Amino acid sequence: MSKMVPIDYEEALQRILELAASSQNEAESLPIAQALGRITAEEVFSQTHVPPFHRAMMDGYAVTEADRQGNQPLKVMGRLAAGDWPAEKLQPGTCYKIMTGAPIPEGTAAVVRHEWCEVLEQGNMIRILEIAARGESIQNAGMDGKPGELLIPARTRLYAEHLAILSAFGQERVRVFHKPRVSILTTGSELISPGTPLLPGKIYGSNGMFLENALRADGAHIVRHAHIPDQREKLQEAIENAAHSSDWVILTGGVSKGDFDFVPSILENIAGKLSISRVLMRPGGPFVAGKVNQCKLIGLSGNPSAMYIQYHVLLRPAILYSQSEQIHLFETRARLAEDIHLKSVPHVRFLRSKARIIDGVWHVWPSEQQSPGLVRGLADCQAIMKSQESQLKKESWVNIQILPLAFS
Ligand SMILES: Nc1nc2c(c(=O)[nH]1)N[C@H]1C(S)=C(S)[C@@H](COP(=O)(O)OP(=O)(O)OC[C@H]3O[C@@H](n4cnc5c(N)ncnc54)[C@H](O)[C@@H]3O)O[C@H]1N2
Ligand code: MOO
Repeated sequence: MSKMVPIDYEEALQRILELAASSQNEAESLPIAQALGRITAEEVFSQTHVPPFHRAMMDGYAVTEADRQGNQPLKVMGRLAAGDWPAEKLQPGTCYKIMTGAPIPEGTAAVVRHEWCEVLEQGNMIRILEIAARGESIQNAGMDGKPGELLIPARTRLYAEHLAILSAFGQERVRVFHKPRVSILTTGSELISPGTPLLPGKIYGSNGMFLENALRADGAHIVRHAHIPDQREKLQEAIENAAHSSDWVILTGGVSKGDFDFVPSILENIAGKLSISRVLMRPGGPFVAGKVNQCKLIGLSGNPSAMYIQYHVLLRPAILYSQSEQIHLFETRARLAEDIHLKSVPHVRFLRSKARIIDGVWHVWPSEQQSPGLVRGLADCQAIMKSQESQLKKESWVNIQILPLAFS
């Protein structure tokens, strides 16, 4: 294989985003109930008035302009519930009993809430006890939106809130970008799954479980998740097959210098040329990326925490970018909560950290245990701290990336 030329982290990020850009833009129309987490491919405009009619915002009585000050007892002409439609115009000297959400009759100047009225003659008459302002407890048609108004910009990830808005505006379907199709291939003859007895020399794997769930939470469709033994031919065949039906093939393990680390040479073989063959960062330096046709081929480290850092600082931004979502990394400034003394390295470090806001300022505690082979500390990792320095004093300002919780 060609000589691996390590590149800076910033350069690697740029290159992987360039690879990701090639799969943007294919879109489909989906029923809104199936669109959670998808990204809008176009602006969504209102087709209608919401609410569609002027409506009561309190349970009470609809009264005319002449009567809202409460001069005389009013005759109750009838009762309007949400879902009814008032047939008659409201006349001075009369009122309608009205429920929250019901359309107000024509001629209504205010809805006087129940508590502000005295009920007379078994409910056939009322007296207003408090003067109601003009428009009191009335919501006008179109207050939430009118035809032609922008509801949701293009390139917005749809959360429950957006789907509620689309539903309220009567939109049955929405045009969204395709999910990136991702295959995950774990490698390593030492790996077994929970539920299998732990044999000598074997370990239970964790990277596949992390990647599948984190990628799903970040909008990917997992088309394949398989474990491939450390055999060059089998691995090459599995990668080529996966590349036919995927936008991304993501491997973990086998990317460094060992006798069974076949991933870089196979990816170079398939891609012709690698875009990234190693990154000057710690942890996570062993990282390879290339492309065959439109499929991105990514080799992540096998060490669980190195892979985790690579996911958050390189792969995740690219997966999001391929869905037209751009994230700005390491823009949060935080105060270091304690001194750090690390072995000096000539390149950037990413430290798994705890982080929280104290008096409006982010504070960050890099975990004591930064070994890339460990996994348990990930439960306590709220942020990644980026630093070129190996020695830093408490209270120094540093840049951090707050992490999403991969729940979905
Ligand atoms: N001579 C050199 N050796 C190493 C270098 C180097 O530059 N020169 N780099 C080191 C660094 S840094 C890292 S990171 C690792 C990367 O290793 P690989 O990506 O080749 O991964 P493996 O050797 O296959 O495994 C490393 C470690 O991780 C465990 N592993 C693998 N897959 C999983 C999984 N799915 N779940 C949990 N744990 C996994 C594996 O058992 C190993 O313990 O290389 C260093 N070596
Ligand atoms: O860069 Mo490796 O990721 O330290 O174990």
